Formats: sequence, C-alpha cells, structure tokens
Amino acid sequence: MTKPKVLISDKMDPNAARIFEARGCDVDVITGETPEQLIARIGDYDGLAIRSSTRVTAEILEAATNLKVIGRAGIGVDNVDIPAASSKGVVVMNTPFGNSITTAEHAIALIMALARQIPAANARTQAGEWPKNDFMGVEVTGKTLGLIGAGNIGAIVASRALGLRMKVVAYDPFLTEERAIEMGVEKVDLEALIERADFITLHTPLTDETRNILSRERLERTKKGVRIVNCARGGLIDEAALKDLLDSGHVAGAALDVFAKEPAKDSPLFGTPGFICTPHLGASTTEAQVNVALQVAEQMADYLVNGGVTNALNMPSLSAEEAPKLKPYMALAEKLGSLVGQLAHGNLTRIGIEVEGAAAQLNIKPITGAVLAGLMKRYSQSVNMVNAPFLAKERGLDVREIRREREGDYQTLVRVKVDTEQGERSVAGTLFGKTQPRLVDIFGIGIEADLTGDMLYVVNEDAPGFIGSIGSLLGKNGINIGTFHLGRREAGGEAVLLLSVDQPINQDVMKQICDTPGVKVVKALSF
Ligand SMILES: NC(=O)C1=CN([C@@H]2O[C@H](COP(=O)(O)OP(=O)(O)OC[C@H]3O[C@@H](n4cnc5c(N)ncnc54)[C@H](O)[C@@H]3O)[C@@H](O)[C@H]2O)C=CC1
Ligand SMILES: O=C(O)C(=O)COP(=O)(O)O
Repeated sequence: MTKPKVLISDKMDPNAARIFEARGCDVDVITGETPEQLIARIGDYDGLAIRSSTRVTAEILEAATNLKVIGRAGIGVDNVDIPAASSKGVVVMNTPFGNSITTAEHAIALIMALARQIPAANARTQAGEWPKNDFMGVEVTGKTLGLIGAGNIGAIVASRALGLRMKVVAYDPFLTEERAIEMGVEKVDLEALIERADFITLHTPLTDETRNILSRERLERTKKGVRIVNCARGGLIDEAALKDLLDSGHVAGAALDVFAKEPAKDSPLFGTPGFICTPHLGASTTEAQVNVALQVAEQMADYLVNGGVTNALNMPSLSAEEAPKLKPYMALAEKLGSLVGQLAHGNLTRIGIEVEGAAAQLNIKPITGAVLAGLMKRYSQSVNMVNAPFLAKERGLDVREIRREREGDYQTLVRVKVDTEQGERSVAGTLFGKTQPRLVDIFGIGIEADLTGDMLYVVNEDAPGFIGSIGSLLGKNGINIGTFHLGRREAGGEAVLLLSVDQPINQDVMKQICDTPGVKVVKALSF
C-alpha cells in the first residue's frame, strides 16, 4: 500500500513531521510558498497541515485532487474555505484547546503592558533617556475587565484576571447565568460592558456577527481612558476609529496581536502613542506549539491511515455501519439547529430535541449532536457534531432529548424547541423520499421548505398583494428567486414566507423589504 503524503505548509514544531512518519505517512515541509506555488504542488498530497499563514482557498482546493484532510495546528480556521472543502469531501480538523492557555496568557501580558506602558518605557530607557517622569501607569487591581467572548480562551483570561483582583464583566450570547457564576464573572450585555469596562479584551471568532463588534460608535461610547486588547482576530475592531480615539486621548491604550490585514506591515496605527502590537504571537510558546503540532499530526494520521475522525469541523464521527442510515437525519437536524440559531435572539438556556417515528428507532445522539452543531456554528468556528454536546454542557445549556412513537401525519419528525427570552419557540422537519430534509413547521406555522443556500425569511400580516410586492421588489433589484414557500396561522393572520435566492441579499434590499407595509420580521438566512 502506498503511504499517504502530507504537506506541512506553515512553520510548525518538528514533532509534527516526526509523528506523521511514525504513523506511516510520508511528509514534506515546504513553508512560505505563494498561492500559485501551492496550487502547483497540492495535487500530490493526501493531507495538508497548516497554521494561520496558508490560506486554503477554493482555488487551492480545486487543484487539490488527492486531498482528504486539512489539519489546522491551532484554533481559528478563518483561513480555510470550509464550505469549499466540504463540497470537495475534504475533512477540516483543528486542535481546539492546545494553545488556549498560551493565548490567554498573551492577553494578560498585553493588559499589563498597557497598564504600565512597558514597550515605550523600555525603548526609551534603552535609548539612554531614563524617562522616569513620563510613564505614570495605572493599577489593574479593582479595575473592571470587559470580556467579549467567554469561550475557552475567554474563560482562562477571566480566571487569570480574577487572580489579579480585577472585576470581570462578560458578554457572550452563549453564556448562561450558571456558567457566569461558575467563572466568577458578571454576565452583562454588550452595551453595559462597553460603558463599564476599564479594560476590554476580545475572545470571539471572526464571524458576520462579530466583525466590527468594536465599531466606531461603540468605541466612542467606551469609558474615557479605556484600554483595549485584541488577541482573537483582526476585523473585530474598527482600526481607523481606534487610531482616531487613541489620537484624541479617549482611548488610553490599545494592544493588538491580530490585524484586519496580515501580515500588517504598514498599519496607520503604527507609531500612535499608547499603541502596542505583536505579530500574531498569541499562540507562540514552546508549550502550545508542541501541543498543537503533536495533536494535529496524530489526528490527521489517524484519519489518513485508519479512517478515525477527531475534532473535525465538517464531519460527524460515525462508525461505518450506522453512517448511511443516520446521515439524512443528521443533515435535517443540522439544518433545523442552524435555523433556530439564526432566528432565535437572546440567550438560549434550554434546548429540547424531539425525535418521533422512524428516526426514533436509531441512535439519536448524532442527531442531537447535529442539532447542537447547527445551532452553535454561528458562535464558534470550532464547533462540530462531535464536540457540540460537550460544549453545550460546558456552557450550562440544558439539552433534553425525547424519542417517541409516531404521533402525527409524518412517518418521522425531528423537532427542535428552544427557550429564549421571548418564550418557547420550535421548528420541525421530516425527510421526503427517505433522504431529503424538509422543514414542515416553523414556530407553529405549517410550511414545506428545503433549507438550502441563501434564503430570506419574512413574517408578515397575511394580506392580498403582499407576495407579489416582495417578488417584484426582489426582481427590481436583480435577485432571482429559486424556491418560494408560504405558511400562515389563519387567513388574515400571521404569515411566514421563506424563499431561496441565487445570491445573498444586501443591506439595502433588506431595508426595502423591511419597509414594505405588513412586514413584521425580516432575516437573511444561510445554510
Ligand atoms: N492570537 C492568536 O494567536 C490566537 C487567536 N485565537 C482566536 O481566539 C478566538 C477565541 O478562541 P476560543 O476561545 O478557543 O474559541 P471558543 O469557540 O471556545 O470561544 C469563542 C466564544 O465567542 C463567543 N461568541 C461568538 N459570537 C459572539 C458574539 N457575537 N459576541 C460575543 N461572544 C461571541 C462564543 O459563544 C464562544 O463562547 C478565536 O478567534 C481564535 O481564532 C486562538 C488562538 C490563538
Ligand atoms: O490558533 C489560532 O487561532 C491562532 O490564531 C494561532 O495562529 P498561528 O498558528 O500562531 O498562526
């Protein structure tokens, strides 16, 4: 049998190559190549091991004719086009915990560096100035740290900050009161955090929701003298606004490990008084790099040699026997979870997963995993069907599974119920033709829809002419409708319109839909 071939394309601890070889893979280490060079080379490889420098785009995946697995020695996978990898059948794995402590420690180091202006004081002292009177610092003891994102790294930062006798207030839509109490932090909403924090530190992935989370408007509402740290992802902060507010003195200090554009070689922030930066060093300790290198090589080799799946972001872990029966239900479950995640606002505290009829005869754990993965995927890049139940438990989400005999019209039904701040809401779906997922109930309104691609969700008052007005509004804006699904509570009552479109709907068109008479709720969805 020929050995699987692995390419390590980013600088990685040498333990990774050793493990690949010990586990029966051939390995090449070729770092720093251009995309064109990687495109020319990638066709030879079964596995690609990366950190954050290699961008695995759709073009690279197109050329990767033998590729079976991409392993990220680290956490963030925003440099991998996961939908493109999935559609090519390439498994994407990461190492969700290996560098968390190290990154949290970097955030704490930057908080201390800001409080005492250590980099500037160091530079001027070594230049022979002895500027003892120019660097009055602040104590962190008793100060309020605003934590945006209370996942793995955020929780470690909170524990260290509490040790420094800071008060920690945290904003995270998935943080429950119980988990906040366990962490010793006060759960707050984002606006309260912005107004109360003396220091702010970011620990979220970069998603459509978190992009620009520290916008100009929010930065302007921070406390005068606030100090800000970002060791998560560039793009979370409006860098131009940060520069203006540092210049005006409203923001006393900012420390960035990550930038919207990396490598950052000419940022306008460079040289601004109060500004500190490091070149994406959050994960750069010997300990973390050994952890992630060993783990990624073990996981990738296990997949290439034995077919075992661990920490995959786009594939469930399943035995060969169960897989074919469960897969269509899992696809349905993932879509229902994703729908609820996109539509339910506020803090989710309880999730009920009811499986009825044919599906209830199977092992429903993967169905639960798929619902939770769908539900949480907009909050965390690292979530998958394997780790979603664990993450839900860790965050204190109350997950209830119920299986029952067939009761209603459908041979099989999967229902997802969530308790939100607006009360209980539920959606349900079934399989058509044994394999095709279909939504059949949305918040108590019967409908029949395939959840796929870009979609538009509208709640409106049922009235003559409404559907035509939405159709012509989309047509006027050059947006082609793929499928069109309708449901209503009763004639003249609340109605739901769910349609698939051939391209994402921009903000301007969303606003026009919002302004259409009779519209109560509008949301762009993506599956
Ligand atoms: N600078 C560096 O070298 C490193 C950076 N990172 C980055 O740190 C970030 C956090 O990593 P982990 O803690 O491991 O991830 P995680 O998935 O454990 O936690 C992320 C948290 O962000 C929360 N979140 C999602 N959307 C949110 C929103 N709109 N507002 C507030 N919170 C939101 C999630 O609920 C979750 O609790 C990732 O972006 C990762 O890529 C990770 C390692 C090294
Ligand atoms: O793990 C992550 O998300 C990181 O950002 C670490 O990036 P790196 O592996 O140091 O390029």
